[in-house]
Amino acid sequence: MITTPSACIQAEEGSVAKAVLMPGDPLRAKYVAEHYLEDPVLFNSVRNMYGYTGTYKGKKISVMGSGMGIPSIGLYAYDLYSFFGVEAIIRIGSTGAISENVNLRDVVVAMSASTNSNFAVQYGFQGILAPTANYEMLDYAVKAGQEIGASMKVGPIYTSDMFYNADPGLNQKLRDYGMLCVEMETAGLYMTAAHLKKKALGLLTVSDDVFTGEELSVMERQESFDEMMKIALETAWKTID
Ligand SMILES: O=P(O)(O)O[C@H]1O[C@H](CO)[C@@H](O)[C@H]1O
Ligand SMILES: O=c1cc[nH]c(=O)[nH]1
Repeated sequence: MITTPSACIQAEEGSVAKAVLMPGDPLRAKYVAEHYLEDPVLFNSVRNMYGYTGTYKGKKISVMGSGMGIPSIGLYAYDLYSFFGVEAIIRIGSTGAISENVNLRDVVVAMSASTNSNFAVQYGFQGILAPTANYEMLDYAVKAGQEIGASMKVGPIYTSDMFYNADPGLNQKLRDYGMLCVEMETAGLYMTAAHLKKKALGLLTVSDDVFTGEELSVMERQESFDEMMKIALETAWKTID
């Protein structure tokens, strides 16, 4: 399946599964591999961007760090989709609450991801390309969340190039336009998937509230992260053969 050597992923042919879970943090990828997959095997360690493949309910699933921001996930997603036979990527990240209806610990399923990034300019698309989740995956995720009684919100999110944004009015503006939460990668993943005719979904655990500054403790993060993982694994399992 490898048709062009990737400078940033050095993996054996066939060592990456058709579905890949992607947290921003490569150490989180290691944690997921060791705690949620059976028989995980490391397939990439270039730049310490760990990637593992194991099994979940009998199917091969991979997990790999994406790094932070659209340039980083854009590169890794492009390589995985183009050179390693990957069909579907699920981002599993943390996010800051924007909407009044979104609470700490909620799992957000990102229906769309508006952005201040200029990433889409490369496609020469007139007007604004709407970065959107794969509907089949979104549907699987919602059903998986309902089955475990997860505290889950589904809707539009915002992907920002800046973690520290100098515009003090931005968060209110995002709230006014219905954004559930803010993070830094999903729009880049959705655009890359659209360009390459692949599938993608963003799942996010709400770790903080950008208005109040309230944030989860380490233990609380772990518990809500566990719900997101159950949803992600079921979704990946159903998405691939
Ligand atoms: O938890 P991850 O997946 O890294 O996601 C969020 O955390 C990072 C910022 O702290 C950004 O990458 C943001 O999108
Ligand atoms: O990008 C992010 C991620 C988590 N929390 C935030 O406020 N922003």
